[in-house]
Amino acid sequence: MSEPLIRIEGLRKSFGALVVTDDVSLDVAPGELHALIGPNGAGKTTLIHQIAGTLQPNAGRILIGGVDLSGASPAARARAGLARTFQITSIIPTLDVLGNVALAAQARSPRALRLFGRAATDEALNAQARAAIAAVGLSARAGAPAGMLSHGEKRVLEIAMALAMEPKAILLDEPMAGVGREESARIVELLLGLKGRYAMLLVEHDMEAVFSLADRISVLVYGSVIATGTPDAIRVDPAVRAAYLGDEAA
Ligand SMILES: Nc1ncnc2c1ncn2[C@@H]1O[C@H](COP(=O)(O)OP(=O)(O)OP(=O)(O)O)[C@@H](O)[C@H]1O
Repeated sequence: MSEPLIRIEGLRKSFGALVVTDDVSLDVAPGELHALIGPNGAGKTTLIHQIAGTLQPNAGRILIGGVDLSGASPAARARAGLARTFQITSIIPTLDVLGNVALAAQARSPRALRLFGRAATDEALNAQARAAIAAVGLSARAGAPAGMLSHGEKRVLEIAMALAMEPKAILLDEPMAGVGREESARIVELLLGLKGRYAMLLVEHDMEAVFSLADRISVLVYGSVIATGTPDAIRVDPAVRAAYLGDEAA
């Protein structure tokens, strides 16, 4: 297997006496969609925060593209090629879709672009933003205020904002949360189209989506990875069925 784009080794995070991620190791290969599932409170979001750099682990290492970025800032990780989907709360509702995505693009490379002056900077950012909006199929909505989008479209906008950072790896934190069936199917299609081009770590409760999208699945229970494998292997894994999936995967 080629060098993983994301590799985490022995990540441990506790809040007081509560150990939330306990010696977690996993990796995401180039182009792979690796899903992280587990019951509420298992530590999935806490793990995503540690990989993105918004939360410091107590122990363990995080490598992006083979480089140890364990102590690096979120901005440094973004420059190394790691994006995470922005939460809807980071969308500016009065700004149009293009403006929101251009802002995300700016977060990745402000210094390099500023050298070329304001007009060239805006043009370059807008071009980057337009490409990302086209990639997610939102071009027809580029001029709409983001606050006017449906809930599902906002989730798609979050993905466009991540793509505008021209990443190698993307952390997707529950992209289908609160989304209806039809829009969920649209997001599945979108992620299928991105597979192979980005290393993606997907946290998601929608098991139908996870099992149809993932190349590999890791199952987190009480902060520990109890199994990693293909969807077929995870579906029949006795430990996983006992601890989490139960009859759901039958
Ligand atoms: N800042 C914090 N301080 C104290 N405890 C925290 C903090 N953040 C998370 N926790 C606790 O850590 C545990 C794991 O939370 P986390 O949000 O990572 O789980 P999760 O697997 O993402 O859950 P869900 O599927 O419900 O989103 C929970 O018991 C939570 O209450």
